[in-house]
Amino acid sequence: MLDTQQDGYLTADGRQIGPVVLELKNITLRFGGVEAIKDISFDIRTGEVRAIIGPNGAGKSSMMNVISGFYNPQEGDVIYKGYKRAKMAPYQVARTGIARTFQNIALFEGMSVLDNIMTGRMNLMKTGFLSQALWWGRAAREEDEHRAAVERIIDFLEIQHIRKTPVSRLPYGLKKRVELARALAAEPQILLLDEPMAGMNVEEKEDMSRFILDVNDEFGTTIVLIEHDMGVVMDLSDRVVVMDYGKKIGDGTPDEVRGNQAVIDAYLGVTHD
Ligand SMILES: Nc1ncnc2c1ncn2[C@@H]1O[C@H](COP(=O)(O)OP(=O)(O)OP(=O)(O)O)[C@@H](O)[C@H]1O
Repeated sequence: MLDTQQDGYLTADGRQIGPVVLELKNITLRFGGVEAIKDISFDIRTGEVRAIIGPNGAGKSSMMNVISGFYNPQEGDVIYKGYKRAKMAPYQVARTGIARTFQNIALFEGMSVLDNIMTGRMNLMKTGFLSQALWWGRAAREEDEHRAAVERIIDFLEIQHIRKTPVSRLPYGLKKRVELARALAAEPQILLLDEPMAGMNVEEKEDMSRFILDVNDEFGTTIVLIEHDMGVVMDLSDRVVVMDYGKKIGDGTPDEVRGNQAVIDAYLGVTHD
């Protein structure tokens, strides 16, 4: 078991995992009479790949939405970088360094790949419309910097050949990669990926897995992902939280979770009291 008090540790493959960056404390989220999340606590460490898994309707997306600020839980606290996070809108959360992708692709279909990725930098843009009009030089310089950053991401994710292509013309797997690129353009410290491989074939899944690990490695980005493909989850993740019917039923390394009887039961469909 991990000692959550220690500052960090080295993984078996030599990656440095840092201290806790985000902590969810006794989170309860209700939709009317439905308790989607029931008193769940867990933490996310700097630099790790943290998965949230569980059967359909377990509450995974709801939890992701709590982290991204889309939902405010009725009970519990989100502690980010040591401070309790106040209620805030998702765009404010994004400004604190948390970016996300969606379960269903949410790109601007009519716009080019390049322009879609550029929208990911909105939160980082300093010069607004007025200063662009009044102080063109500075705005132009800033625009150049944003374009250069976007080009680096395009190279990194190997999508140079489609940079001018409208998103609507891309196959599904590439759209998912463009979504990843747009989220990365925000230069997040924590990247939330909601089913990044859903609907992909084996080859596309392998590519996406490689890119996720490369992002984690190259930029030190902390990754939180929801994924149904167990092979992928166990390969990619440092630690896994398991949810079932809104409760946390497991939390640990892939090996620990694999051997957890409650987790095995949930996946085999054993009924609970
Ligand atoms: N906006 C909402 N309004 C009402 N109920 C909701 C809402 N969002 C989620 N729920 C309910 O909360 C529970 C958890 O849903 P959630 O989508 O978080 O699960 P999930 O684990 O992500 O499922 P899946 O794997 O199918 O995406 C479900 O019972 C769902 O019907």
